[in-house]
Amino acid sequence: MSDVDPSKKVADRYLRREVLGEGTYGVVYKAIDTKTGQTVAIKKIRLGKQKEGVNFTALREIKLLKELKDPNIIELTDAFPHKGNLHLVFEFMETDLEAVIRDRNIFLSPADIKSYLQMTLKGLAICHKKWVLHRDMKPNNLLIGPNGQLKLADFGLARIFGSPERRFTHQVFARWYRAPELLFGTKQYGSGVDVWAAACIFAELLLRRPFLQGSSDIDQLGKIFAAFGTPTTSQWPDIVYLPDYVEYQYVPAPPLRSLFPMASDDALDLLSKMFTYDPKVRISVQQALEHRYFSSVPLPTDPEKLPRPAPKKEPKVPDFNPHEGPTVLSPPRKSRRVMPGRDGFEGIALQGDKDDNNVGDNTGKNDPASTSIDFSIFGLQPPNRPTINSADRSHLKRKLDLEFQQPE
Ligand SMILES: Nc1ncnc2c1ncn2[C@@H]1O[C@H](COP(=O)(O)OP(=O)(O)OP(=O)(O)O)[C@@H](O)[C@H]1O
Repeated sequence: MSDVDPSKKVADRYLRREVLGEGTYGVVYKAIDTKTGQTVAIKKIRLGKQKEGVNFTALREIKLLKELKDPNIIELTDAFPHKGNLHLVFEFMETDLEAVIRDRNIFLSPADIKSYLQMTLKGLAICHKKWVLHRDMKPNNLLIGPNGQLKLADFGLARIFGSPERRFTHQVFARWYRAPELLFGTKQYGSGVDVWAAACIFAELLLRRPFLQGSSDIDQLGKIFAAFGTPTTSQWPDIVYLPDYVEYQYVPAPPLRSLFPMASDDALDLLSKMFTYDPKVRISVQQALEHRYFSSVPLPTDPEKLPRPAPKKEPKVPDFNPHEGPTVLSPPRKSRRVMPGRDGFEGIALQGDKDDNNVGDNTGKNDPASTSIDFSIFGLQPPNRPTINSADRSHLKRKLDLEFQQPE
């Protein structure tokens, strides 16, 4: 047993460094895990004014993500509440696929493209096996580590925190990866939405630019129809039952080869199966991985040999020594971000709390989340004030056991 006071475990654990960026769910910081000396990325998710903090469904999902360990899925190493925010701690990744695709100094060979797509599909396959959908696949959610391994990030967050609303200009690009059934307003969708998005990423790797760049949902459908022809009821019988379905003027499909002149026949065959209109007929991720595209020459490049952007220059900060006290750095400039009011997560998120260099003091003070979460039963970092009584706990545990057995 460790002689460290468990209530201080989180308190002194993460030392915040610079802001890495901001996404749909909040700001992401680089930080040092003082326990291991490792660099980590911490996603700070504002819980809004919800008195009860994170709901149990969210916790169950977070536990599920924590258990999803795979070389092609970003590892969630820790989760804890702090000052009304939920902090998710991930392994730190150097770059992402969007940076690779946009970097004009990088030449991507057919074998490199195959390797990046294979890693994407391998990560997706594991998640689909565990009944988790991504729902927000795009190149900047595919992170790349120092050994060239591509890992899926932001998995399951849509289900935990609600589907991202694309109110902010930096998020509208996600539309380009949306499957037609989503654009037609379906509420009942499955793993096919991730296959469609993966196909868009495959196309983007081939073209080195986003393939279907719609400026609105209608325009997105227009771009899809222009590429693959207007779907007919013989191709997609259920299309007429979709909530936002309206009949479009028929346009025929141009030959796929004319859109991807440089792609191999195998690549085009896989692409057309991933871009199948009817989600019931669309190839699954597992079937895609078994497609001859991956076993024919050229074989996928070894991840370590994949071209990647030159590493960004690190800001000058003293090296961290786990045996010395943490060096306190200035917090980043305070910035504000309006969070969409949905699924109970609302309000204005303040980023860069003034006294927040050490992330997670674990005192539970001013921390609405810590009043309601028993993290310990989920195998996460415990807050120091669990308030679930034992009757609630066993009821909840029974409920979770049941839910785990029933894929949604
Ligand atoms: N594990 C990580 N390692 C290194 N950088 C990360 C990590 N996770 C996220 N980032 C960076 O933090 C920034 C914000 O990421 P986040 O995933 O929150 O949003 P996003 O992917 O940019 O947008 P969206 O939320 O709309 O998908 C991005 O620049 C991203 O590259």
